Amino acid sequence: MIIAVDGPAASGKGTIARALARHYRLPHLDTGLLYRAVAATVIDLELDPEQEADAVAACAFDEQLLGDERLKDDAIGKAASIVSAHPLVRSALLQRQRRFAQQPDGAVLDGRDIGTVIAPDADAKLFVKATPTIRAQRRHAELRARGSAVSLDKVLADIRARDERDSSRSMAPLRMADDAALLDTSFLSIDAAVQRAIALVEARTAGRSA
Ligand SMILES: Nc1ncnc2c1ncn2[C@@H]1O[C@H](COP(=O)(O)OP(=O)(O)OP(=O)(O)O)[C@@H](O)[C@H]1O
Ligand SMILES: Nc1ccn([C@@H]2O[C@H](COP(=O)(O)O)[C@@H](O)[C@H]2O)c(=O)n1
Repeated sequence: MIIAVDGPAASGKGTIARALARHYRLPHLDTGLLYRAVAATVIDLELDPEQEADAVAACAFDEQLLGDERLKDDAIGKAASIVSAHPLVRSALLQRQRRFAQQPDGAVLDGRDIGTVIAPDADAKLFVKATPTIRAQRRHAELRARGSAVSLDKVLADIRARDERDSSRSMAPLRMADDAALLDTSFLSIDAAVQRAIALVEARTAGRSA
């Protein structure tokens, strides 16, 4: 079974995707980490994330980076959103994500274009959303817990800018697939959101063989 989980920054899609992977005993890929690894490599090599050729060169990143806590930094998230808008960067990362999705038992992938581009035939697709203010509050709490002194206003402004960039790029913009189920987590606890996600997957896959 392939489960696609998409949505904007800090909507809770990663939390839900990890819980679904545990529940269905499937491998999980956070595809945002790939773009974050490209962004971190661009920064480390003192290249320019706005330049497509620079970003493409960074697609051959060191695999060990994927486990680096530094990838969670907001500055890396912002640079990831810049490099991910380059069509050649998306093409360079495409097959890796499709191969992950096509494992024998299936997989759970979360990102921005899983249901629309990476796995358009996924068995279940969720589009996770929450209001910008609630997403900013969640991300702010997370960053503060990691020692950052960033203000809530700055986090909210960054989230709005990232939404705009991710939704308006020419290739694979952030959008809900026509056949995705919408899950608004704004007023749901993590547990309630996960239970709702499982119910939506069950409803989508009822009657199908595994
Ligand atoms: N329903 C919820 N209620 C409260 N907090 C939540 C909820 N879902 C997720 N969170 C918290 O919000 C933060 C962002 O969640 P998460 O990392 O899952 O979002 P994301 O959409 O995957 O973000 P990103 O796009 O940046 O990877 C985390 O600190 C997480 O614990
Ligand atoms: N499938 C995806 C996943 C991510 N991106 C871009 O990467 C940025 C960081 O992603 P996070 O999920 O870790 O926040 C994000 O803002 C997107 O620009 C993408 O384009 N496609």
